[in-house]
Amino acid sequence: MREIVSVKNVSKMFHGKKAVDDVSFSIKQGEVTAILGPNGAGKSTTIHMLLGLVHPSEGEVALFGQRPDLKEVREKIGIMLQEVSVMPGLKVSELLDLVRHYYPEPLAMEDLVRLTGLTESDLKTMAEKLSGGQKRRLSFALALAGNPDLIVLDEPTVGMDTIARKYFWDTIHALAHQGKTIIFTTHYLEEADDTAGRILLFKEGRMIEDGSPEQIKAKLKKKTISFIVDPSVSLEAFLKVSGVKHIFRRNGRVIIHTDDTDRILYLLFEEKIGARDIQIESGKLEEAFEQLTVSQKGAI
Ligand SMILES: Nc1ncnc2c1ncn2[C@@H]1O[C@H](COP(=O)(O)OP(=O)(O)OP(=O)(O)O)[C@@H](O)[C@H]1O
Repeated sequence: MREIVSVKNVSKMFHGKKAVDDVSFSIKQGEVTAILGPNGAGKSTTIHMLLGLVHPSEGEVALFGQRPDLKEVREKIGIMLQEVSVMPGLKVSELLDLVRHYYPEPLAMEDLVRLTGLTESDLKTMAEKLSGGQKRRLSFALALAGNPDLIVLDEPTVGMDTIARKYFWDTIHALAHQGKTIIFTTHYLEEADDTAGRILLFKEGRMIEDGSPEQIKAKLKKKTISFIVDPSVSLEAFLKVSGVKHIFRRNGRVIIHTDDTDRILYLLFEEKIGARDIQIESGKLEEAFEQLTVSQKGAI
């Protein structure tokens, strides 16, 4: 398959601080890729560089083998960014028509309406009067107006209600099925798990994982053991157990992520530390995400 996105050794400095640090990846036609990571990890900056909206301090970005800011490249991209700003004084239908006319081969208006779930009454509304969730829907329609080959979505479902969100992801699945290349960021891990074929996981400006949700989850398959113990008890011995990087305390419980819960149980009884209410759970995706992206700070 054709390479659509190429990011090579890209870094971005803001005021002497690295927001994105030596990131490289390549995305082929038809891939659906989620960029995940905690706040400030560098996801939006990477997306902005990918789109030619921010210039990298180092490294190179190419879309369709060309510079992202070229007109012929821009015509093939649909973008939905976090901030939705609409031109005042136009109805939704007028705005969509205007934007459609920028493109050589726009989507038909009825297709746009069907794909995005805009209603007849939305189309007649002045764009600036739409609610937050309706504006996101309009923003999605504007992204699709030019019938793009590459669709880039930065936290697209923020502000959408459950029904709008389902409609949105059904459309993304349909577009992916047509062979469109899709890149999105989200803080809802289940959206990435359900939709993406590939996850790029960012932490502190670096890309720390690149794989399918299954591959990423396989890395996350540590179990969690938690218990209540007197806060004065030393837990040093547990840090030596396989896979234990940190020991957390939350709501009076000690929480340990490990690939060897048997060993922790053994130590709990051998060390006679008086642990109560011991619980063992398989790693949840949320907790697992925390394991991969947590910084050294925050551990005991
Ligand atoms: N225009 C800017 N000027 C200065 N610093 C910036 C700018 N844009 C981003 N940053 C900084 O770069 C780092 C990465 O920010 P970025 O918005 O890329 O993170 P993110 O992963 O998208 O976060 P979020 O999940 O909160 O949207 C942060 O420390 C942020 O403060």
